[in-house]
Amino acid sequence: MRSGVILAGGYSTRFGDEDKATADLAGEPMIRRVADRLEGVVDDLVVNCRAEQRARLEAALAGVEIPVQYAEDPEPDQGPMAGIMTGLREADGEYAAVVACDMPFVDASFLDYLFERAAGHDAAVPQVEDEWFQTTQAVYRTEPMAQACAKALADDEHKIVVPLFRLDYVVVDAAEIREHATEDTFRNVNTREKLETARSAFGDE
Ligand SMILES: Nc1nc2c(ncn2[C@@H]2O[C@H](COP(=O)(O)OP(=O)(O)OP(=O)(O)O)[C@@H](O)[C@H]2O)c(=O)[nH]1
Ligand SMILES: [Mg+2]
Repeated sequence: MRSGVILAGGYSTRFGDEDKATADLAGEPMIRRVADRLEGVVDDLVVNCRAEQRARLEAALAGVEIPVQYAEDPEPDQGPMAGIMTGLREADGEYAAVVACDMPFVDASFLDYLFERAAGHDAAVPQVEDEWFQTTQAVYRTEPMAQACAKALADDEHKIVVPLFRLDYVVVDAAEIREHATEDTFRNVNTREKLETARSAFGDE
């Protein structure tokens, strides 16, 4: 069984007043576009968020055809790695694809490939040339990653690479990314300007 974890617990400060997770992207909330892409490759979803976001996120995800659970941050604003831990703790799959809520172009077949690459290891993390690891579009083995995150946070370490480096992780390199992913898979929508550009890609004039 495979799970999907969507990270939505951030404050979207670059986006402005609105929560980017539920911002309208060509007729669908952004997080719904992420969920729709995940639906084909995972058996269930966990949405990590803050308590006050939950009702809006539930409305945005109504009708998703696989089970959706919500994992609320016990303490908000602890960073994406804390969100990954909270989400993974609720996930039922042995492995889980973690995707940020602002990656509406995520390529489902690439996630499928990440699951294949992670098999027998603790994580498969993409790395584009000269860039940092794409830890918010990666596959993790649920239990060891959640435990490694908890340990890091107990040491007041919030950097995502701290738990990762303690695990048996596979780097999915630029050549593999080119072969298995569409160019836009990591594109993220942090600002209103990026939302405008993304709209046209979804066929909204
Ligand atoms: N649970 C949790 N998730 C977070 C936190 N910060 C960011 N995230 C999530 O991690 C992913 C990547 O983070 P960012 O792109 O920086 O999102 P953000 O922090 O909401 O936006 P900015 O305020 O503009 O940085 C997004 O899916 C966020 O929802 C946090 O403190 N807690
Ligand atoms: Mg942020």
